[in-house]
Amino acid sequence: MKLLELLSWGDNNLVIRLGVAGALSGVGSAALLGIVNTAAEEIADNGIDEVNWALAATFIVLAVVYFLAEVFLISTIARQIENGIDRVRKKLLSQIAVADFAQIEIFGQSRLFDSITQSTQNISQNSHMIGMAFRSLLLLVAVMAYVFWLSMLAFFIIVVVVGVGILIYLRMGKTLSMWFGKLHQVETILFDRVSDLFAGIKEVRMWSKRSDAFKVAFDNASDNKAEIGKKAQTMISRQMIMGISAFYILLAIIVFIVPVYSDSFDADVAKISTAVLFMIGPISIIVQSMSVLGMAERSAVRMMQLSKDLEDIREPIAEDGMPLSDPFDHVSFENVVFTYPNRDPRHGFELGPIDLSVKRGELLFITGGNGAGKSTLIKILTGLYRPVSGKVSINNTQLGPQSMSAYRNLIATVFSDSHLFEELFGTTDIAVEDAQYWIERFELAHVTGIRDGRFITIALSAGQRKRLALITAILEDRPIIVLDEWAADQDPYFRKKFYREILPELKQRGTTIIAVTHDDHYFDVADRRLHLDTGKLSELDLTDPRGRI
Ligand SMILES: Nc1ncnc2c1ncn2[C@@H]1O[C@H](COP(=O)(O)OP(=O)(O)OP(=O)(O)O)[C@@H](O)[C@H]1O
Repeated sequence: MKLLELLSWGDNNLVIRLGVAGALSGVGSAALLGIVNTAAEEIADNGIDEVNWALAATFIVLAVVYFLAEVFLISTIARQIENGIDRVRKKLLSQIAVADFAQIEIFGQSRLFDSITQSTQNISQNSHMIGMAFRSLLLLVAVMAYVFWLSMLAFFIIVVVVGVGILIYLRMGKTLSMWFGKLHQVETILFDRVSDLFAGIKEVRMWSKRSDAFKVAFDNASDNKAEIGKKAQTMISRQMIMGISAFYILLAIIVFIVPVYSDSFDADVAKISTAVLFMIGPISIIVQSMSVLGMAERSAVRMMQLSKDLEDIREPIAEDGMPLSDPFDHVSFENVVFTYPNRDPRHGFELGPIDLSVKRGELLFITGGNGAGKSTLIKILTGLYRPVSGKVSINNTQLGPQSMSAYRNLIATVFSDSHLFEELFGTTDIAVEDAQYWIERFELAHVTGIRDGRFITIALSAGQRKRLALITAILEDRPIIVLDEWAADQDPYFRKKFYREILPELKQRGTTIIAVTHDDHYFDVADRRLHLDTGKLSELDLTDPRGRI
């Protein structure tokens, strides 16, 4: 069962612990049943004139053992499940963090979201049902052992009837599984629609035609989910009713039919009927929890598949690899080529071959038209994408799995779609005066600031947020800063300040800067200018007219 396998990740003793607690609880309740039956038999044989204190005391002791084992089992299972899910969630998150960037880009958000939120919820919300089902299963095994001891014939009749019931149940389960598969598909579509609505709320609000068409698409997705959900629920109810009915049929066979054909059965029919009645509770729990378990099992399968897929695209680099032996001096790219993994080769985009060397303290501009490959180049230069072929060296030492992480640590970035963290993760020990200096330099002191390792607010204009992103990169104090069209959101005044004052100031402090830009007025600020044309890189003179209006 994938669910148990998933929950045991990193805990080899889980199944053993559950087994011991379950066995105690199951044996305890079967022993209780045995005592009740023995007492009833004694009363039937001898009548009752005084309380059988020995049996009553054994009953009480067993009831206490059963109660304690039960409490222990249920709470252990709930705890194990929460711990298990916690481990799974953390494992998936760490796998996402070390997955190959170019591959994770094509993974699709809904699958990642589903596994980390919805699927874990499916398991944890129903953890008590999983625990109860497990306990009930063990209880059934114990009662069946008791029935076997009472009468082999009754045992085999129960096994046959339950076996037939299970077969029918499984057949129905297959259909149910198919419906659950469909349900998951329509849920994913609905999730995508909701994400679309949140991301595109402005566009939806601004045009009634789009709003109407979107509403139709959303309603369809919601209707589909409701329709398939209803079908799946009906199947679950049918399956449940069938499971319970099978037990009444079993009881009828034991009480009405078998005694007619078996003399030896007469003596024990009452005890066996009591045992069968005793089984109805756990059986109902198992039947009810089957659908929940089925859902949890399917969630477990999806999460394990995701984990496997993430493992397959794990970046072959050592996260805690070697630090670089010398301070950064220069980085060189030789014959470096990159292609996107999901790209149809007929419309393929190829970056390179790139031959380039960047020295410490240089200020480099990268220019080129839309789709020329600037952002792709930036991701190659920063080590986010791994080249398909070619060689990258730092200080004359070729980068490999052991040094890639140290290389990335040299580079602070502001991508064109950069994310601004409110908390300055990784730079909590910055000097207050330093932070204040840059906040003022970027003319943001009147709207925000830095307090206790976080920005006072990041609810600012797009241009102001970009300034905060650059402040974050500067405060990270790394030898290289890479910027992708940073000035695109800035007004002419601040754009000038950025090119004429801030970039030279950073350069003077010894920072190497690589910036993608379209601002041809300021090309003269750079030490060197690289130009991209459909993936081919060339170095141009600063006065070259290409890329200018
Ligand atoms: N994730 C991706 N998967 C497949 N192809 C991609 C992906 N991202 C970009 N491309 C393709 O790679 C080529 C270069 O894109 P890139 O984003 O690097 O261009 P750019 O020079 O930064 O363009 P722009 O100035 O418009 O931002 C384009 O043909 C683009 O369609």
